[in-house]
Amino acid sequence: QIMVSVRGLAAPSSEAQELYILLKRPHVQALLSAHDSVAQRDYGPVLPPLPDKLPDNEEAMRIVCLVKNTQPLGATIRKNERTGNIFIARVIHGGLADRSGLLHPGDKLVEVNGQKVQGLQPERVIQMLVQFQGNILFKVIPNSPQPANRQPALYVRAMVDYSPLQDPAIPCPDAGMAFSKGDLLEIVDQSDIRWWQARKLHSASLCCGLIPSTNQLRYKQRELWWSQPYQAHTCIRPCMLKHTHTHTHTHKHTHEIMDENKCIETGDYLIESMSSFIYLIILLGFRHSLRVWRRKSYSKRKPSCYSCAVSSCHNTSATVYEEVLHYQRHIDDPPRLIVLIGPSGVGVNELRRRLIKINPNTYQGPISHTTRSQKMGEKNGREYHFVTKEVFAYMVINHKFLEYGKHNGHMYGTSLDSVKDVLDNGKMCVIDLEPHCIHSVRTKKLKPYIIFVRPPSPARMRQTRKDPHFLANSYIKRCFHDKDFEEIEEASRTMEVKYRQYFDCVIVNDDLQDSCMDLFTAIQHAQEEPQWIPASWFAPDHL
Ligand SMILES: Nc1ncnc2c1ncn2[C@@H]1O[C@H](COP(=O)(O)OP(=O)(O)OP(=O)(O)O)[C@@H](O)[C@H]1O
Repeated sequence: QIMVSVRGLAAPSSEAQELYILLKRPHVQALLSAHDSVAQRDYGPVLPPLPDKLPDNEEAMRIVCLVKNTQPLGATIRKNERTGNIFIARVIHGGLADRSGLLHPGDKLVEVNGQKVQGLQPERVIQMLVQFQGNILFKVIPNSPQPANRQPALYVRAMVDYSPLQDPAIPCPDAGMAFSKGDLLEIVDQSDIRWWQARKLHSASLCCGLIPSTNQLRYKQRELWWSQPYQAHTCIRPCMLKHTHTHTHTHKHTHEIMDENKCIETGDYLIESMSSFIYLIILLGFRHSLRVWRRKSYSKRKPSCYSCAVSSCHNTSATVYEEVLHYQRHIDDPPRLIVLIGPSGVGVNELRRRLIKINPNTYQGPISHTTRSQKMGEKNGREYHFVTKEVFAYMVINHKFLEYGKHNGHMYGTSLDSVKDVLDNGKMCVIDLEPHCIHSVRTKKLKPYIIFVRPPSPARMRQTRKDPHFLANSYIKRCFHDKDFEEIEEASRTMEVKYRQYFDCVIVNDDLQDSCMDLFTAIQHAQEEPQWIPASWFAPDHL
């Protein structure tokens, strides 16, 4: 048609002529012809005819025919115990029912394949749905009016672990979505104050799952039945949901039904079923870190506040979901602070030292403060800021340190100002930090990118760390022992369990050269690629 129109033009424009030439090409013609033949075919399932006898109040009745397949229906049902009526309780976003646009929360279910459901137990309805094959005809009385607009999605990072199968409060465990600390979630429905609908970002599944709302999770946290730091996951209720064909859990006049393979929720029943000095060049800001006294403090199991700035010791356990936004660093923005975290001995300092040594014009560490006396050849402000005990104590009281601690009777600390000095010089500041001090750097100004350095298996540690030049650290001049590797692995596991929600990236320090490359790539990624960061880092300064 277009070609005919163009041909009929007395003086076609150059654009019209170009369009004509494009459309005339054989491969475009073939593509259009293929499209037409596909478009003419009807690929939809053959639906049964409508029932002959429609009720008088047919206006109010909707007949919905869904074809059972391997996908879950994505709806739940609930029974009104007083009237015996069965209602659609919840429609899961992205599920079959949602995409059909024909079933909505509050719709009254009248019949399923000609069988009346009023008065039946939701479990029975679910059983019927499981048994039926092929087309399933629902008669529903629609609930009106339907809300027109959906809420805008909210993006959050999970700060706790959650397993619906271990949650006795969830209205329908089969419709629940498990998540772990650090997972990025897109919350698409918050209409229920207790149970939200969400999907995991970067997940292949379009279908949402039920997750507890912030209030519900906080309430659960008070029960202390999941997410216990340093403890194995415990649950106050034994997991009893395995292959229950029907399962009843009474929750305010509602019931749930589930089947291994199916998911329709009913009145909160899920009807599913469809399916250093050595160097001539001084590496500015590099010292053998504060990690030695940290190791001591580990072994003595000092309270964490001993080795961190006062400001970092606030309690953040109340945050169960942290709102995040997509952030692309502008070229004029200061570089994000790069924070390395890892168990003592894993190689955090080695990686940091190599990175700074390879490119001292780009990367730098902050200059630490110390109360120890200046040695021959040292310069104030180069190796350390040498300060008196009184000045150090004043800085501690005024929250000047991101972290601080004691080693061999002297105080050492990394100040916020020394980090800012590096950033203000236009360099990328790379620091290592104890995980319990993470909160001291999680600020709008620093926008830290946190890299966890994980050890490889003890066997690989044994292989890669056997070179006698690789000493446990420069203060303890000895080779690694097997026990060291076990301790490093154990400390790593403990850190991950407690803090992995804060890690933007994990590097396994196996082969040293590969790890340096991974670190370099991760830092580039942090500075140049869009990232999900806490929404609070976008808040205006006065807030
Ligand atoms: N991938 C690796 N392969 C071999 N040796 C390594 C590797 N990474 C680090 N090392 C060596 O392991 C030892 C410990 O590394 P490093 O001092 O960086 O550990 P750390 O994590 O900073 O802990 P600490 O603060 O207790 O020293 C060093 O001798 C270092 O050269």
